[in-house]
Amino acid sequence: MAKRSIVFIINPISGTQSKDNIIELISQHLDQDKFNYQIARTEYAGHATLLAQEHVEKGCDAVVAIGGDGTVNEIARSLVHTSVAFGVIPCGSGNGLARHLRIPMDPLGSIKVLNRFDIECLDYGKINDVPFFCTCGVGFDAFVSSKFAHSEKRGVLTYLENTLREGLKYKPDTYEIEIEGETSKYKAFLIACANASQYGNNAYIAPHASMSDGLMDVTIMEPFTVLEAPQIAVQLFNRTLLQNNKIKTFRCKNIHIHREHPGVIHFDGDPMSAGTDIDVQLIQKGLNMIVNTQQASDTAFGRVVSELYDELISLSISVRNRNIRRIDSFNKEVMRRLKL
Ligand SMILES: Nc1ncnc2c1ncn2[C@@H]1O[C@H](COP(=O)(O)OP(=O)(O)OP(=O)(O)O)[C@@H](O)[C@H]1O
Repeated sequence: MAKRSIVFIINPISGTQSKDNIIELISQHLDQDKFNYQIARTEYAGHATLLAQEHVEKGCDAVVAIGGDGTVNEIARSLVHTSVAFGVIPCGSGNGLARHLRIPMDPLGSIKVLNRFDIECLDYGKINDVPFFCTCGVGFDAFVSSKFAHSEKRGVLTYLENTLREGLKYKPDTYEIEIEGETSKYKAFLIACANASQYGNNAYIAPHASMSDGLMDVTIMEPFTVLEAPQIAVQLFNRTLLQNNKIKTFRCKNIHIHREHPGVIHFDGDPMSAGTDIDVQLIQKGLNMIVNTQQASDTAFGRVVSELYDELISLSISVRNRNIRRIDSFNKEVMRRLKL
């Protein structure tokens, strides 16, 4: 049988991991009886889309992202509705798509997934005609993505730092949502439209989302106080968010969101400006993905977050013991204690 050709596209600025080590592992462990490969590096934001398109036109069999969800998005949008397969060696800060699909976080494990070359045709979505593969949305998550985009540091801690710092000050907006001709109004902290279940780092914003059901899971998070935030954070990470009474959720193929003011939206964690009207649609079976058929779970980050939760609970108890009642004082105390 003729060898398949794989193009690896590396985003050198994604995550915090060294990419040289991954190149070495590819040369040692990619099954070279089955595959020829070449490596390309992005030189600027958006370059991965052009590189992937170029290689699709040249007739490659697969393109593999070495990066995070931004790189995944840039490459996968050039592969939708083609016969070219898409793979991931997760190397970003959040790796939402790879985690949802249980692609191992260690490069050697993800190379073994590529060697097996098991393909499944998966759904993707579009927000205002921009493709997304994991999640998109409006509200606080979009706002944080715009803060993170301007941050020079990447990685999990930068996300957490931005989320905590901004979450304590963020003012929820009012949204009109139209699904299949019916309109409802919500005041919301965020509205997430999910093809995959998580934002990344095992933060499950739509714990039951599937990339092969032809539907997106919409999660509306209503405003909450800072005292309720730790519970929401824990439920986000232990996949029980839907038990929270501040969460409304439903499934659909298309949604129209109207908001009072223009502002930022996000697609797979990357921010974009948009007007007051936003359309999100789910497109069934558009991406041939190299999937992991021998799945293992990844709970390390969940443990880190439980520790952070314990810290926040003890902080809130000590603050309450000193009779600080007002929420904004409490918020300021949390920010001071976390040195934000
Ligand atoms: N050579 C480059 N120089 C500067 N920016 C780049 C370059 N290549 C890609 N980018 C941009 O880097 C951004 C971040 O990449 P990516 O999302 O893959 O990593 P991450 O943010 O660390 O991970 P995650 O999205 O999983 O949290 C992308 O939006 C992409 O457009």
